[in-house]
Amino acid sequence: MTDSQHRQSGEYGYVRMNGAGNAFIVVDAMEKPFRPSEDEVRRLASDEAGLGGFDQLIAVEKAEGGDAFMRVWNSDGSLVETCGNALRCVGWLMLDATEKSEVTIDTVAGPALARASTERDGLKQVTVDMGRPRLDWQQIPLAEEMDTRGIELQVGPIDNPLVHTPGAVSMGNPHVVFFTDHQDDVFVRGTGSLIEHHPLFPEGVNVGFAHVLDRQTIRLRVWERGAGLTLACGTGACAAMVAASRRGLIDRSAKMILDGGELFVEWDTVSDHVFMTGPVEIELTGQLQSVL
Ligand SMILES: N[C@H](CCC[C@H](N)C(=O)O)C(=O)O
Repeated sequence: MTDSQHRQSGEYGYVRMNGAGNAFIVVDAMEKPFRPSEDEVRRLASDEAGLGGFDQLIAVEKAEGGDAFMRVWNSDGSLVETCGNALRCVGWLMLDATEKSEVTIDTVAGPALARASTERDGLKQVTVDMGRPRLDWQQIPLAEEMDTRGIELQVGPIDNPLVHTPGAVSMGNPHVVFFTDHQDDVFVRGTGSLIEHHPLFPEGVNVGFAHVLDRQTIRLRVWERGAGLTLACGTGACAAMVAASRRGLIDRSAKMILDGGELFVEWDTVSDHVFMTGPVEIELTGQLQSVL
């Protein structure tokens, strides 16, 4: 097909991949822009599209600064600032394609540096420098001034709340983290969907449920803004580790055990940057017909 026919047909190559189970369709938009509407993203996420569904749709574009620009849509169609597990997945694709030892991927939330780590259990491990956590109430953002180490929010009976006083952290996207061993599906889905659009969070929020097992280990489940309960959330793992460290529950690193796999997160004392390491898995490749 000639280039103009390609342009008319809007055919895009894609890779279906996951980061610790967090499911992505990664579209190659290096040659031509990929700008689906919210409705088109929702249609692509539906069964009828035949893509197998996804948590986030990712477009990889040419970047002025850095090796690529990564655009992220949640499965509900919302365009969001960044995605930690997708940074690791796109990082792997770029590392593999360029044979560089590290690549810079720019996002709406700012640049991230990805480098390959060792393989483990037969899975590629990729480390991403996620930059600094944003900890001021206006950076989350919250609708009013609060101490983000423990904000005034509770769920359940006033005199005996089920969860309360969560931490709030932004990794470029907003997170609230409850420290609890209430992590069953019904509770996580019910509480997560309730808090996701709570008026305290003007831009919505990802809701983490973190059970600190010891000073090096956290079991985490995340109800994601715009995607619901996923098998893993990279920025959620970073936010939970930072929130736990700020409350003295752990030091400055932890193994994060999510439903879909393990992520290792450390918060560097010198640079104040958060580094996340975890697996990436390529499932299949395909061609996406034009959505535009
Ligand atoms: N649902 C998130 C975006 C994806 C984050 C997650 N999949 C990750 O790995 O960081 C939000 O609306 O901010």
